[in-house]
Amino acid sequence: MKDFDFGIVGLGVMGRNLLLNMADHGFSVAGLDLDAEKAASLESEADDKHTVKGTTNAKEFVQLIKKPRAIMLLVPAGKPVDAVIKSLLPYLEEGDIVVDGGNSYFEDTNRRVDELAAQNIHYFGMGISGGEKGARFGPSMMPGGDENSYERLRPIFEAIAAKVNGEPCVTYLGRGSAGNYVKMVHNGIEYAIMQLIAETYDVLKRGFEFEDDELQNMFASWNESELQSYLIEITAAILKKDDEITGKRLVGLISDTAKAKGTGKWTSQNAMEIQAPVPSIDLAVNMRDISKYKEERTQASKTYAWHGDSENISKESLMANFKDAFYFGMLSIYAQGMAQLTIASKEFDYGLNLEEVTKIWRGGCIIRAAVLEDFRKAYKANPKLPNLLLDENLASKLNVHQKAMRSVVKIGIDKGIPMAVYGTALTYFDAYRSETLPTNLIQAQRDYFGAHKYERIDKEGIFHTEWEE
Ligand SMILES: NC(=O)C1=CN([C@@H]2O[C@H](COP(=O)(O)OP(=O)(O)OC[C@H]3O[C@@H](n4cnc5c(N)ncnc54)[C@H](OP(=O)(O)O)[C@@H]3O)[C@@H](O)[C@H]2O)C=CC1
Ligand SMILES: O=C(CO)[C@H](O)[C@H](O)COP(=O)(O)O
Repeated sequence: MKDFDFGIVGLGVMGRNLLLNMADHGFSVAGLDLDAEKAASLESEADDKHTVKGTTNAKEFVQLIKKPRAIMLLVPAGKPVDAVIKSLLPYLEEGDIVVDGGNSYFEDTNRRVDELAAQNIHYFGMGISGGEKGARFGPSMMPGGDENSYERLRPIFEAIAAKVNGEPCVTYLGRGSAGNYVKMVHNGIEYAIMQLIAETYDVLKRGFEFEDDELQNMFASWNESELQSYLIEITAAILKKDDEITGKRLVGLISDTAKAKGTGKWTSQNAMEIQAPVPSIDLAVNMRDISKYKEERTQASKTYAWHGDSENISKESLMANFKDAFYFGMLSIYAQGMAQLTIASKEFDYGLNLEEVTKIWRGGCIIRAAVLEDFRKAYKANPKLPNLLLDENLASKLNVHQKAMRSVVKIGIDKGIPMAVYGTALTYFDAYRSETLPTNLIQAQRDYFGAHKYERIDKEGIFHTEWEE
């Protein structure tokens, strides 16, 4: 058969599952992969009712798709994306649409949009989240760029997206590389919340000898509360999984050296670039980096043994405090990420609507959580809200949980167990709610050693002082 509705390049975790998801919804889909086995196995994975075809030949692939063509790339970010574009380009025609569904760096997307536009081929970036299961049964998708191209493909994307209250978790987000940028920040938030969960696990296990079963029960009960979220849900599931060989809990047998593909680092790097402070995301990236120095950490653990202790506190009180503190930390992290999106939208002229962003993050994606509905309401009430911390409804909750947050951070300090994201989540909050900061002194120091000048609070103008007597 010819005239397939859609084509997907890269039949790995995301591509294969998204293709089968499209087929489930009645679309005929062709797949291209360099690996003949992946291309061949596709047809056996879909049942008889679905029209799918896999190939390793770029020309055959392009010719299978009806014109104007719609093709999505789901290959690793960076050079593979450019290689795939190069391999398809000789067969593509004016009006065809190429969608990059991977975690591409937003600046790469800007470049590719221009390169393909020169040949009248529409290119746009659309971040996709939900991992393997999300891709198969309903992801959250974050398209940006050429709105007319998105409109052409909207029926397919709305059909395959996760649904919340019947609404699809996909909508056009904004100009240029908005789709990849929003997905990048989604991942930055993902890094920080994962680290927040890991710190909770670490302090309670290492500092207070909680068993995995106790932690599993705690996270499972959190998932029935205002903390309900996908990352808490999978943490509870992870903590009860036994290793098939040893019978021990699998999580305890996994190396504590973290890997990363780059989106968290890019979020931090660009946040610095546009002066959007996201300290919890920065520290989440740093903690993965520190985890890599296992040998040095082992050596230092002997040099700096610390037996400090915190005051006696029952496990029940600890869990109650951590629950409130976690809520506080999670809100601070989202506030940082959303503020970065607000600043980036101005900087890059994306025209983002943050109510829409929070709406499509309520389902399908890795950072889906009950609190997203509160964020959506906050942006609906005030589309120009500069920071979630200024929303009155959220502020009343943060005020209730503030005390628990402070007590939990103190526990980490007393015990000598790193609580980087808890700490920065609180510091961000404290800095944001400080009418005065000691930056007057920093300005004076800069002027002292470098004649960098300063402004005054009591009169207009730029000043310099000869500081040395
Ligand atoms: N896994 C996840 O949970 C998520 C991933 N993403 C992003 O989606 C993209 C794809 O990720 P994922 O599916 O996990 O990656 P995988 O590595 O599982 O799959 C990528 C596929 O692309 C194929 N490929 C690479 N180069 C080419 C080429 N030139 N032509 C045709 N096929 C090619 C690979 O083939 P081969 O193996 O033979 O090299 C592989 O089958 C990435 O950008 C990733 O960051 C986004 C959200 C979630
Ligand atoms: O995009 C994703 C989830 O949203 C991918 O799973 C991504 O690979 C996660 O990032 P990292 O590999 O750096 O932990």
